[in-house]
Amino acid sequence: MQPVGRAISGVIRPPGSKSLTNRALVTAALAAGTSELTGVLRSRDTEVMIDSLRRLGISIEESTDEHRVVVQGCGGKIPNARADLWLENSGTSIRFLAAMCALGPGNGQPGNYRLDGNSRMRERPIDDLISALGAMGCQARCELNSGCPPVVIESTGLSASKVSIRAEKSSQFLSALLLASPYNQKPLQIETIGTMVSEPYVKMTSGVMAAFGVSVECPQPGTYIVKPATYQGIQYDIEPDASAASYFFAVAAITGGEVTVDGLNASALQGDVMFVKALEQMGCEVRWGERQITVKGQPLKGIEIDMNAISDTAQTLAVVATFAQSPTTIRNIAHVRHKETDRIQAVVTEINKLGIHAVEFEDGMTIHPGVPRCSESNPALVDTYDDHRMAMSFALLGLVHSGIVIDNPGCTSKTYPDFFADLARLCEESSSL
Ligand SMILES: O=C(O)C1=C[C@@H](OP(=O)(O)O)[C@@H](O)[C@H](O)C1
Ligand SMILES: C=C(OP(=O)(O)O)C(=O)O
Repeated sequence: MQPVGRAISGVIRPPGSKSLTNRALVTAALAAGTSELTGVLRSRDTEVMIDSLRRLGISIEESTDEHRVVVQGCGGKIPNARADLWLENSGTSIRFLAAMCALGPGNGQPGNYRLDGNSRMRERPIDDLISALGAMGCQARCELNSGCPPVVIESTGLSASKVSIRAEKSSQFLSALLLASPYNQKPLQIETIGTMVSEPYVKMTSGVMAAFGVSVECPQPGTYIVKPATYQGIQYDIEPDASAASYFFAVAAITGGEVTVDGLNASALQGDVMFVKALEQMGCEVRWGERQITVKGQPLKGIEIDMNAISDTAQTLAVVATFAQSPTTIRNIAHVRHKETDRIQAVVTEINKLGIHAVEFEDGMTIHPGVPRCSESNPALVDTYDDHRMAMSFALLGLVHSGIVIDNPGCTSKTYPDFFADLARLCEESSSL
């Protein structure tokens, strides 16, 4: 990375949301009729989803605009009775597809599906979802009895009136059940046990379901009711990715510039748009427009913040916190230890390696302000742990400080293959303003 040495200002539109793309692909695949999805994210996490849906027999046509796909829905009956699916390290894909596979082929014959991923995926929990699917009438198991993938699902369909699910390690378990639930043969009441994490993603799930014509009732917190229904194929446009937007808002915050992210606003389905509130608390100026959000950097002060709801942006905030005038404490994010890597440990290790001080505790971290001990002649290699968000957030340090080298920058391909090109373009365009 080469430091830019000035305030960065400009406008950027990140690619489509990973979370919305993978939800829309599943609902479109389960719908009756054809759906046209636009603004689709093309990245490893969405490629493994598209490839797996095709293996299940769903037709997905691509067009000259790679961000537009046309999906022929199966009406809730999975065309192929057997499939072996590879989900790499995509949490949304493996969890949403496990629930989808539990619907089976819908012809009275059992479907048989195996879902697996890379070595890190084999360490990421899925047992709370597998137990719930088992309780709904299918044979679902973790093949290695590890509580993690690979998973095997044998099912003739789901028929339950009530099920409980734990979403303490990941909200994706509940989202997965909700996405499949219209094709459960009875009205289904889902109860969450324990404290749910990443709550805005569940609202996002019901938002996408509503767009495809199915409503989720929530009579009280932790209870969800879905009646038998069929998603209807539609034209659906996907918002730009709000988690990806956090890196560009952070550029404004740490360089004292002004960055506008196009395509997002306060009514976005993605909870991560609220990252800008954290920057506001640190002293930045935030302007919410009808179709864009702008952050203007100002001198930063450290804050105490609960990031449970927006934990994909915790690494971004941790890096921004190194530029503040006082320490920042991020709390209530123990669940990020189950993501692409143990993100609390990874962030604290890398910040300390750079000679800045960070302290890890069970459900969070404290970041002290500081300047990395590296220079052009004495560079520091930042390990990224095959975590796209480590690469994208630590790249911010390299915009300001000399000698920051990001190891394996290609790992951003999980959700944002063009991240470094887009960041460079924002910086270049800023210099010509
Ligand atoms: O449902 C989703 O689209 C997601 C939910 C979150 O996971 P957890 O619920 O595991 O925190 C988030 O970290 C992930 O990137 C996407
Ligand atoms: C945690 C993430 O992804 P997933 O759980 O979908 O693999 C992420 O994108 O930060």
